[in-house]
Amino acid sequence: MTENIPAPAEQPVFHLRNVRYLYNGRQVALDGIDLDVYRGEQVVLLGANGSGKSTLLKLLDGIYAPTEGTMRVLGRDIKAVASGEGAFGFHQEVGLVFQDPDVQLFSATVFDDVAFGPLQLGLSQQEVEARCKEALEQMEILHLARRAPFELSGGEKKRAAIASVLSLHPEVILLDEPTASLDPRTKWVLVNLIRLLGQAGKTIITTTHELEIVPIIAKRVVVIGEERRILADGTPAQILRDRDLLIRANLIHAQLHQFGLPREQELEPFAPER
Ligand SMILES: Nc1ncnc2c1ncn2[C@@H]1O[C@H](COP(=O)(O)OP(=O)(O)OP(=O)(O)O)[C@@H](O)[C@H]1O
Repeated sequence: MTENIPAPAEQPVFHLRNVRYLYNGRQVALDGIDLDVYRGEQVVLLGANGSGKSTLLKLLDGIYAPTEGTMRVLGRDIKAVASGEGAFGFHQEVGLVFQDPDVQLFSATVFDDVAFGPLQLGLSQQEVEARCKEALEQMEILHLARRAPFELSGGEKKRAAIASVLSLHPEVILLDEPTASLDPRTKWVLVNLIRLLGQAGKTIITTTHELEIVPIIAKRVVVIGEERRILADGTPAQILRDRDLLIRANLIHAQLHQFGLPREQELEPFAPER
């Protein structure tokens, strides 16, 4: 009577319990992190400079293994992935856009960087070219395809780095301050793309300092405090309306109104028309 057997509980994509990460064995970057992220969730990580957001994304991407605690990603022990075991398959499913695009761009041309991932997957030349064209068009940099990455502006490099992850078609996308250094038009193109990828069912975790984009790209917000622990976990409305929390986490300045911004408008997201 299979219908009486309860369905197994859905496994989270990311499962972290009491995770601690120390740089050089002494510099605490994350402490006591408990977090479950499920398939199809879109999460924003908020926190002040140095609160551990980038470190957390690097843990989720299997670049680092936790110093203490347990962590499973897509059902795998992250320590095994970080040591290289099954890393190839893992990185087909999980793609990280680094905060610094120079870390990510290493080929002679932008096209080669965007093609690198799909070529590693063993796709046909035709499929590789189709994926590259799509990713370059999504980031509006098709015209830069033959340029050397080191010749690009900061924002152009950022767009190339994002395209190099999009071309992999990962199910899980980790974005470290993706809109930083983008001009306003390109920023909203990317925000809309993240929104559409989320609607298509991708699991997306984004760090940002731009509160106005949070309600558009996420349904859940996790705030990391300066103690490198999770301070709050809730909906964008719950988090963004909690002025005391935002001040405590150094996400807004208590005296913001002194610069002439009316208090009631401080956190009003100005979403583009949908
Ligand atoms: N390679 C490193 N070696 C030693 N300490 C590091 C290293 N990278 C980061 N840290 C430290 O770890 C802590 C967390 O840094 P992390 O880069 O994760 O913060 P963040 O929240 O992403 O900050 P930001 O908003 O400035 O990008 C900080 O105290 C930082 O100084």
